[in-house]
Amino acid sequence: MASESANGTAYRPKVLLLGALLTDPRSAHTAWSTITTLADVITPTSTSRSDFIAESRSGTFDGCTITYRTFASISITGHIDAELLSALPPSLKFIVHNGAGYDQISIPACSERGIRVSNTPTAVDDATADMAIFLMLGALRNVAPTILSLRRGEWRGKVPPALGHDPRGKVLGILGMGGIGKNMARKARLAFGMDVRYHNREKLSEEEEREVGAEWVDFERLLGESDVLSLNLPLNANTRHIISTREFARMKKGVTIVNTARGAVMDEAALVEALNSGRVGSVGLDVYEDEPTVHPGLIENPQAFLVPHMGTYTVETETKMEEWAISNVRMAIESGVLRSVVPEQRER
Ligand SMILES: O=C(O)C(=O)CO
Repeated sequence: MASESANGTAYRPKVLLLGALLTDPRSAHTAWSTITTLADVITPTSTSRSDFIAESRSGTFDGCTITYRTFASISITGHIDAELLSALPPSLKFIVHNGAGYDQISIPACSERGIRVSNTPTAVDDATADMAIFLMLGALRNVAPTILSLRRGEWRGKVPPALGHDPRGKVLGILGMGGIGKNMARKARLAFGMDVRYHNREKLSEEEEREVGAEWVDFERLLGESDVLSLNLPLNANTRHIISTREFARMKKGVTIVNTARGAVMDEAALVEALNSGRVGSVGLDVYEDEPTVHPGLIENPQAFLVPHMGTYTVETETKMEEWAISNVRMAIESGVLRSVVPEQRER
């Protein structure tokens, strides 16, 4: 980008910062400090969507060409949709999202306005797959009620939980075979001796299937054959509630379901019913339909092993994600392009 304006004065790009940078001393502060030497960083004062829209309309963000945003910044702006974009300055050309899943951003609305969007793929794979394995083991082993009973001084509880299950020899069905799905497949097969099947719109190449060690099956077979079903697909209009009452009815009775993707890929009310009826035996969840609210039927259910969206919540992974996102900001400033444009906006 130009460093001098038409009248000869020095030009500094403006970056709108939505959400907080990591505070851990090992995090990406050095990378961010290079941004602050190259650009002016504008931080909103608003704490709600309506205030943010008003703040933007007042001209505070005028001239910003890049927005860096975190997943948590949704609490300030709400979804980045056509309404929000219409309030942002026309100068905005890039939205840099720190995260793999970008369902909080309407890509068609951004494309319509000529705004390019990036995310942080691959950086999240290891940590999210580790969390999926952790949730799978916790759900299979019925540990959720015992964590609470032990702390109540009741050891394994007044009524001890049913015996758990070992993963070895069980069928793990992976719905969505991107970086996280492949990472989980390798770990489940190599470390836990599971028989891994997957369903994905695009089949892996034979070579990759061999390396990952997973067999492609159609959606119905995946539902019917899995002892554990792991959801590893992005949330979009095609995948919202892809798992609901009809799908639960096709699963093995007592199936374990793991979700580290997005809550809304599964119909949460239908899941509660399926858990209550015993159709679903146990569930390990990192994500929820209406975060940070969790369905009371899940909170109350002893077969639900629950954590609050912590899939990437490690120093190493959050740092990797932040550094990746900052490198997108840097490329946008220096070259006017993004390092990792979302697939919908890639040239084919
Ligand atoms: O990167 C993402 O999309 C996350 O959800 C982080 O947990």
